[in-house]
Amino acid sequence: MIKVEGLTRDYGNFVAVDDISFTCKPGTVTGFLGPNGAGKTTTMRVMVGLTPATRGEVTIGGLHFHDIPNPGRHVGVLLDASAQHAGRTGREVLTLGARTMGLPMSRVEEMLALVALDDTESRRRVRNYSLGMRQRLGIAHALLGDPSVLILDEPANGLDPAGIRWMRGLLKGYADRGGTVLLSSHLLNEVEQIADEMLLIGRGKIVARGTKAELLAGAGGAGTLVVAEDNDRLVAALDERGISHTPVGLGFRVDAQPVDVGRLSVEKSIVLTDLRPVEGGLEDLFLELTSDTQRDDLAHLPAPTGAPL
Ligand SMILES: Nc1ncnc2c1ncn2[C@@H]1O[C@H](COP(=O)(O)OP(=O)(O)OP(=O)(O)O)[C@@H](O)[C@H]1O
Repeated sequence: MIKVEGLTRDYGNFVAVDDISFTCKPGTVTGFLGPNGAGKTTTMRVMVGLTPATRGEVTIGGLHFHDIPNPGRHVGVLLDASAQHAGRTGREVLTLGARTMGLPMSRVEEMLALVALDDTESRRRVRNYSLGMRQRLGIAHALLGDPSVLILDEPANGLDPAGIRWMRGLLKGYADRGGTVLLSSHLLNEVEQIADEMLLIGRGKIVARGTKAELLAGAGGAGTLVVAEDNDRLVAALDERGISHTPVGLGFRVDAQPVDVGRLSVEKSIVLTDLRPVEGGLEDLFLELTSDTQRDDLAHLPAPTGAPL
């Protein structure tokens, strides 16, 4: 169990992480989501004792990270896959890790096989690894000591689509066996498929949390698309209930949950020919909740000035 309580990290006048609290439970994958610079890495660095907290604390299994004996046997950490010694081979990195943790050398072979780094690749220096290979080595290193908690910062970074799917399966299986996983990403679709719980962070603050369903429900959903056999009667019924609606395609986008629109149509005996939630709800919600921290506004991008080729 990871417990974060009132965690704040200031850099001078700048508050990188602002009074956040959450727990990550055994048997679950928690997705830590937020745009660039939201405070995810800073939070994870504090968790593993690399950055001191300004206020608040983090405990893992009831202990501060630096009080955990032989921490690699309990907490697997991957913060920066490129932070390994570039002159060592992947095999050497894992061998040193295994020696430090007092593990049998067979563990190195097991981990290399798990992350699909073959014999030739494992004997190559890390400086010659692709980003995806570094990420695989980082995951192998995090899992080396068979820990019960995993803290992974953007582990899917650099993995190809098959690699991302492989990692999802790996982490899901790990959590199903009772492990605790905290996994950061700035990409919603990377985590929404495996995260049991999601934490959305923007400008150092947690702006939303819960399961995918809870997040959507908490935001009132993204609305409903509905088409009736007789749209005029549907409009009259919606107006009577004070439910706002805008024309879309053959029907309307309605500011209510599908179940409520369905109930209304049954009450008023209005035949519906289409009823569905507005798609892309979670993505919209994510962008909306973190909108003041987004950097990308293409509207002001000037047209290219170079002569057309
Ligand atoms: N040592 C530091 N000194 C000053 N500011 C820092 C320091 N470390 C982090 N920050 C700032 O804190 C904020 C949060 O950074 P952090 O790396 O935690 O974001 P992040 O959510 O992990 O972003 P990304 O998705 O881009 O990795 C950023 O504005 C960053 O510039």
